Amino acid sequence: MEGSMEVCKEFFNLPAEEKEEYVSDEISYGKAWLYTGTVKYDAEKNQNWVDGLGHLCYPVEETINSWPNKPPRYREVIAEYAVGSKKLSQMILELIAQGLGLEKGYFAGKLSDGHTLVVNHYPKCPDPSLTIGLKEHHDPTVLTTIQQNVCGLHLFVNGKWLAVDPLPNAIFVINGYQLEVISNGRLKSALHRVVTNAEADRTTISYFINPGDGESVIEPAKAVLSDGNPPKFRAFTYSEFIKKKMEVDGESALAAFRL
Ligand SMILES: O=C(O)CCC(=O)C(=O)O
Ligand SMILES: [Fe+2]
Repeated sequence: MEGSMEVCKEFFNLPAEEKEEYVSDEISYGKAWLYTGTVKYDAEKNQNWVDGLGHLCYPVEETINSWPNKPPRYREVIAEYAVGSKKLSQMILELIAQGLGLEKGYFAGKLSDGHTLVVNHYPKCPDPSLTIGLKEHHDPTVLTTIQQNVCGLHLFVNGKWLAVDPLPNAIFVINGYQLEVISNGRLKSALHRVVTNAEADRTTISYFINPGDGESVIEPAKAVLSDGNPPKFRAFTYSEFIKKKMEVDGESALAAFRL
């Protein structure tokens, strides 16, 4: 874990000219994308105090050539991190399937074979009262894992923002919108945000688990439904969800599929 954090920090410490080739306002399959504020900078009213680097991660052998090759150890170290993150999320999803009473392997395969890694780099901010690192949001994922070692992440719990302070060698796990739908609302997706900090730069590594194929159907799992627990969401394809999410912000994306 430490090695992966190091190479991510090293990437953001490269001179601007060396990072420039990755700058893009499109999420792309052929090459890592680097952005500031948000991927679509011009389309946003308010910008986040963050620089982000994203790339696909699965399968590693097929995506690795799209990753940055600077610093020189980036690919080797992140390949190991991606393999570990995949294993961890598969294990967590298997336990979630068990807990929900779903068949073994419910999430394996199409529901979880799209993996994106995003490195969020929040430079220290002269006046944190004026900016937010990442505005409040739910992840449009099935599951997200986050590695962090500097404070900044907040979670909205019982009407209040709570700081999620880093623990050594811990990975923070967030339920995404798709898990909320599949569990028919039982596993709520977590509302979270990142605040800025005047003392230190903060770098985090998010690993997003999604359906790889936009045509994958997301719906409340049959096994969680009953006469007393009818479906709260209609079935939709993952690409339909992402399209809606781009049109409307936050909670209203999920609301569009609520029954
Ligand atoms: O940087 C963090 O702590 C959280 C990042 C996050 O929420 C995201 O990438 O969706
Ligand atoms: Fe997030």
